[in-house]
Amino acid sequence: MIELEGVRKEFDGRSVLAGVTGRVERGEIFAVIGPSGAGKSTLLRLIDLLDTPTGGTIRIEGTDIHGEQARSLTIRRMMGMVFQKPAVFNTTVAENVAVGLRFRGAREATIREKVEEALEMVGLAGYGERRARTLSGGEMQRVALARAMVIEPAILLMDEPTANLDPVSVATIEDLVIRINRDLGTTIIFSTHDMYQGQRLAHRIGVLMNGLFAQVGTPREVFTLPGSRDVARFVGTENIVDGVVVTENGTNAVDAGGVRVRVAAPFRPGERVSLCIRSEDLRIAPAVRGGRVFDGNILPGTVTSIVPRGPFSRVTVDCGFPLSAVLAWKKVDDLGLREGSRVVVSFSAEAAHAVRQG
Ligand SMILES: Nc1ncnc2c1ncn2[C@@H]1O[C@H](COP(=O)(O)OP(=O)(O)OP(=O)(O)O)[C@@H](O)[C@H]1O
Repeated sequence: MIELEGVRKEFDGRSVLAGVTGRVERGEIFAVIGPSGAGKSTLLRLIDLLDTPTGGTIRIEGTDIHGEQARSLTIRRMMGMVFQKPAVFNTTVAENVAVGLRFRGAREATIREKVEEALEMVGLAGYGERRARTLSGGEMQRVALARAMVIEPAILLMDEPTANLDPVSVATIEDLVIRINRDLGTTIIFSTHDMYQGQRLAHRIGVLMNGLFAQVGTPREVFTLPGSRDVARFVGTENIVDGVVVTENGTNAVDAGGVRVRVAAPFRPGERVSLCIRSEDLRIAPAVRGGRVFDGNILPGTVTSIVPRGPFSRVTVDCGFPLSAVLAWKKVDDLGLREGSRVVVSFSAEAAHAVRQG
């Protein structure tokens, strides 16, 4: 468990974190969202011991991590960190991943085996001998993730891990985050500008504003019951940028294969679309007020994966048509969707732009 108590950080006398208090439970995925400059990176760097707080304490499993140096070193070994810019060394992929193990003095055979496992996990099996810097941004970020995970950290910290990536790479990293948490039980704290990413991945979200957590809660709480006007404004205004479309399955909704949801958006061939679907029949969250509903031609589309996550489920769709799409759920029972259910659809900023153009 990670406990933050009155954590403060000043730079040259200017307060960035003004007393952040909260806790992240073991095995939890916790998203830190907030406007640019709110101090998200600063907070993660303090937890990762890359910087020291001006005041307050951060405890991991009861130990003040900035307290005793010796203990901090042990604590440091519990953590892996992935940064916003995929930072890789100018060596092979395998050497990049091996760094933490070498630092720990692991044997060569162990290093080889673990590096291979880690590369397999991030979908880069066979990439070991490639020069890391020749990879794409998304691949480099997966190398960084493999490097963080190869030491089997109890806690994975990710600072805007998908900020510079294309939509397909974003989806890949998001799938990995969910799998790592589910399969390995790793506690994950990540920061993001993209509140829908918080909604898609996190068990709980902390909204960092004006140097404090303005609200900490489940995605459902933060999006449907914003704790203050500031939070409401924050979760309510960014949705247009993220291109949320709200629709409802209507008259032609149900067929033998499951519920069909009519969604109209100019998806591009091969584009990955993420749908955040409430498992229950809920009212539209305030977060989608700015969305637009389009009613257009209907073409079939195929859902390729469904990942239940808290009150939301993530459905990935490869869409081959530039027009409207019908998205059919094969495993509709998993989602508890039924006729008349509402869904919230979010997709890449590029597609959102196209939607806004009409
Ligand atoms: N080493 C530093 N020296 C001086 N000021 C800093 C330093 N690091 C961060 N800051 C300042 O602290 C504030 C918070 O920065 P931080 O990067 O933590 O915000 P953020 O929420 O992660 O922003 P973004 O979403 O834009 O990445 C900013 O005003 C930044 O300029």
